[in-house]
Amino acid sequence: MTNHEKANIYWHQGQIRKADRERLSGHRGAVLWLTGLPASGKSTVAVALEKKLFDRGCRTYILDGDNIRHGLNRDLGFSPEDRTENIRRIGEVARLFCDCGVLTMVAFISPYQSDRQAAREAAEEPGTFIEVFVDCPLATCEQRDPKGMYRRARAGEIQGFTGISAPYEVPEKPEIYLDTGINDLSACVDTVIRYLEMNGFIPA
Ligand SMILES: Nc1ncnc2c1ncn2[C@@H]1O[C@H](COP(=O)(O)OS(=O)(=O)O)[C@@H](OP(=O)(O)O)[C@H]1O
Ligand SMILES: Nc1ncnc2c1ncn2[C@@H]1O[C@H](COP(=O)(O)OP(=O)(O)O)[C@@H](O)[C@H]1O
Repeated sequence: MTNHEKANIYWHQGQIRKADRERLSGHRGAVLWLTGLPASGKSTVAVALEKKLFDRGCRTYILDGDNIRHGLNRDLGFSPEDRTENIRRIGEVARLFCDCGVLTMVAFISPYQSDRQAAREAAEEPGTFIEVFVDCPLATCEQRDPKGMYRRARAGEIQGFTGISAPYEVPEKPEIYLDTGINDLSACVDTVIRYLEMNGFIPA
């Protein structure tokens, strides 16, 4: 007997499955998990990627840390425990979107390898969790600083800021590697599109 059965919680199976929804959409569902330092380019890549996929007729959605922390995760801060819970919840939400057959872009720092691994394991179907390491040297991120967060972190106004006073664990084997310090935005987006085409997520 599983723990859920012991707690009298059961699973209800619907008649429509992920594959049925994907047939309707004409492409597969996936979680594109963009991880990287603040200002590495996660949101910028996600937005440009979504536009390109949407213009090709794909069903898409972006789950962005900044936005989700205004609602679903408004109760969470930036302690290691809160970041873990942040990623756990969003891993579950991403799994649901993926099950809908949607190409789901997740743009969270997600600094801990174990949290990203848990999100990968939450994605039901093997291969549908695509880790995208949005890499960029810290010095370049700091120079970009679109929200002025690094400046405030250096001034001691923000404690435990990722890259300055909190860790970022680099992905060991991401499915996709983007170097936004060297490659421009359209090259980064094309790299992801090519991956999706070559792995049968979207028609070539
Ligand atoms: N202490 C601290 N550390 C890191 N980031 C901070 C912090 N405080 C606020 N912010 C702002 O919150 C954005 C990151 O939220 P995430 O949900 O992606 O973070 S995490 O995955 O839980 O680590 C992040 O946005 P991005 O720059 O888009 O990554 C910051 O603007
Ligand atoms: N190749 C690139 N990809 C993504 N962003 C880039 C790139 N080159 C420069 N940038 C700039 O870097 C900044 C990244 O900010 P943002 O997307 O908010 O990062 P994050 O979501 O990781 O915090 C933006 O000002 C963007 O215009």
